[in-house]
This record gives sequence, structure tokens and C-alpha cells, in this order.
Amino acid sequence: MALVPVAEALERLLEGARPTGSESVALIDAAGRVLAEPVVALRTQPPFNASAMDGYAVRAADIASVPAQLSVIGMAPAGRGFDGAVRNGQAVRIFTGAPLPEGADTIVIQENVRDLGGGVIEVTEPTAEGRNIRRVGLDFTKGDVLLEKGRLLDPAALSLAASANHPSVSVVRRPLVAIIATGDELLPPGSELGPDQIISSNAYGVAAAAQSVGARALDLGIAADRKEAIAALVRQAVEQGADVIVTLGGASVGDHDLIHDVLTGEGMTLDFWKIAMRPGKPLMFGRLGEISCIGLPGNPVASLVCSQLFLKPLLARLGSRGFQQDMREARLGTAMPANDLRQDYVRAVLREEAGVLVATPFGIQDSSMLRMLADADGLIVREPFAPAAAAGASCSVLMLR
Ligand SMILES: Nc1nc2c(c(=O)[nH]1)N[C@H]1C(S)=C(S)[C@@H](COP(=O)(O)OP(=O)(O)OC[C@H]3O[C@@H](n4cnc5c(N)ncnc54)[C@H](O)[C@@H]3O)O[C@H]1N2
Ligand code: MOO
Repeated sequence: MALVPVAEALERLLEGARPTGSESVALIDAAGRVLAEPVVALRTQPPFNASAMDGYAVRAADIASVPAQLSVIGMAPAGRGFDGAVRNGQAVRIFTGAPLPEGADTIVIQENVRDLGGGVIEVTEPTAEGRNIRRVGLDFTKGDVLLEKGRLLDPAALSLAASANHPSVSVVRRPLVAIIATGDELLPPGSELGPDQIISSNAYGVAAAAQSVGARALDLGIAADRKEAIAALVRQAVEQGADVIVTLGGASVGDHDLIHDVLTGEGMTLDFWKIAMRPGKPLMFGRLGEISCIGLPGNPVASLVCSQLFLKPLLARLGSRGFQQDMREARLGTAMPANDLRQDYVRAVLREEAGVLVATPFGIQDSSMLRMLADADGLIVREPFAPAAAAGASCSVLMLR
């Protein structure tokens, strides 16, 4: 089977991906979620002409020339308006957020007033008519569409929805990705290892990649290299309502590479298997009913690079989020040889030199080497059959952090 080009693989993976449904979530739990329906104002804010300052509600005509003396006839704190009207020569003590009393048209801030005692004040500075008043509906009016469908609920959006009197919002359900590691050699972190065993590491990075685009990760643990063991975990994933099943390892062509057989046995229709990419050649993709199945290669770097390139865009699409790889142009720090038929993602460190980004690849690129991935700032992307490139040549970098 010919290797599928990276761009085509991504296209096929995203093709049938339909956004997950919606659910209602209390505002306090809705941070970072995506709106499934617009938020419409259920009320007008402010609902009345309100004082924007602490001071005195007056009639502008009374303070046309200052100093001007006024008698204070009452008080209006926020939440309890003055029950009466301000007439010529009168003022009401008022606080920020309180309704403007009838008859008053201006707020004089208290810094510009002297208290003469006996309920009399002297306004010492001129104040233009209408100053320091927030008009009814200044922020929004009942019926206004305040937040569009698809909006990410950031702090401002959440407070606005609350102000519009919504205790909860309709948001896109977070896609659930079930993660199944496979391999007789694997044990979870913290284990006592036997002589032929290693630690299962991939699930943690894959889960983090999923969570970074708003998905939930369900770690189903490690299946031994037996069809029944893997099938049992695949069935668990289906029962738990996974939107995506990710398997780790067993995707290549060895005698113990069982994933393909198990998934098709459970009803998966294979879309593609093996792509023109390094690392990540054995990537597998298919559909089991509505569930997207991604078989990630076992080599740790391959599984994480494929998560960045394929899993994250898929989960973002399912969760109705925008997602774009952060691509930058850079100069090569060292020469690179001509590339073969696989699109290459080369771990590199980046530094800035006189305003130019310089990308220097690590000398060894074995796809088992996680430490070098953790040390890399980005991946130099080399097109299939790219010719040899000299140091200083322009290159394209996928930023990792
Ligand atoms: N004859 C061929 N051999 C291999 C090919 C090939 O095309 N022809 N492809 C190579 C490439 S590329 C990769 S990548 C690997 C991927 O193979 P699998 O997906 O079948 O992975 P495994 O064989 O199960 O494991 C490979 C390697 O990764 C380790 N591993 C697996 N799972 C985990 C995990 N959850 N955490 C940490 N490490 C894991 C496993 O122990 C192996 O060392 O195949 C090449 N071979
Ligand atoms: O995916 Mo493999 O690790 O290309 O080397």
C-alpha cells in the first residue's frame, strides 16, 4: 500500500468528524468551554439610570454658578433608591450604582463638595449637566445577542453571561478520548521493572495533548499483546461513550502488531494505515460507527508528534474549537541532507539571532528519545524529497512551545 501524504491523511481524518452534542453547564464550571448556543440578554444593564460615582445627585441648573449651597434631603445607596424627587436647591447623597433620583440630572462627586453641617452642602466646582451618570442599557439591552455560538468562555464572557442573568449555559460536550496502551513489555510509572520491561509513557503525553484542546482523556491502562486483552479494552472504550479511541503501539508490521485485526474485528472500517511521515509512519485511522479510531505508533516520539499533527486537530473539530499549528519561518543552524519520500519532523532547538529565528536540529533523531523531544522548541518540517539545504537556508518550523 502506498504511503498516504500527511496533508491527505489529516483531511481524511477530519472529513467525517462531526461536533459532539451539547450540554448545560453551571457558569462556575463553564470556564474554557465552547458555547453551543448564543447567549441572549435576559435583562437590561444597567436597568435604570445609575450613579457612576459617590457624591450628590443634583439639578445642573442649581450649580450653574459655584459655590452653590444645597440642602440634602435624603440618601440613595446602591440597592435602595431614594423614594422621592429632587427639587430646586436640593441634593440627595448618592453612592456608585444607586438609581438616579427623580428630578436630578447630574452627579457631583463628593470631592467637589464641602459639608457645611446641618444638612447643607456647598458645591465648590462646576459639573456639566449629565456627568457621572450611567444611562439605562449602557452595557446591554434585554434581547441583545451578547455572545455568539462557538465563543470560548473566557473570564469576560462568563461574567457577561452571569450579568445577563444566565445561571448556566449550553456548551459543546467535551469529546472523550479513550487511550489504550498495548505491549507485554509495559508497566505503569512507579513499577518495579523486570529485566525486559520498560515504563509505559505515551498515554500521559497523549492525554495532555487531548486536554490541551478541551477534550477529556480516559486512560484505560495497558493491554497485553493478546487480541482478547486489547479487544476487552476497546469494548470498554465503546461502553464508556468514547468519541475517539487511541491505541498506542502495535500499529506496525511485527508479529505482535495486533491493533488492526482487533479493531476491524470489533467493526472498524479502516480508512488509512501508514503515512509518508517520519516519525509516525505506521499511523492507522478508521471508524467504528461514530467513533474515530487512531492507532498511534508505539515509539514515544512518533506517538506524540502524531498527537500534535492529527489527534489535536480532530479533537478540536469534535469540540467545535479553532485549531491551527503554530508555524514559523526560520533559518537552519546547520546543513541538512536531502530528504526521502517521508515528510520529516525534525526535533530542533530555536534561538533568535538579530531578530531572525535560527533552528538547529539535534544530531540524532531516534523516535524513542523522549528527552530530546522535551528539549526541542520546535520541529523543522522537511517536505518529501526536499533537496539538501545549507546552513542559513530558510526552513519551516512547527512550534512546540
Ligand atoms: N519492519 C519494520 N519494523 C518497523 C517499522 C516498519 O515499517 N517495518 N516501523 C517502525 C516504526 S516507524 C515505528 S514508529 C515502530 C512502531 O511500531 P508499533 O506501533 O507497532 O509499536 P510497538 O512495536 O508496539 O512499539 C514500538 C516501540 O515503542 C515502545 N512503546 C510502545 N508503546 C509504548 C508506550 N505506551 N509507552 C512507551 N513506549 C512504548 C515499545 O516498547 C517499542 O520499543 O515500529 C518500527 N518497526
Ligand atoms: O514512527 Mo517511527 O517512530 O517513524 O520511527
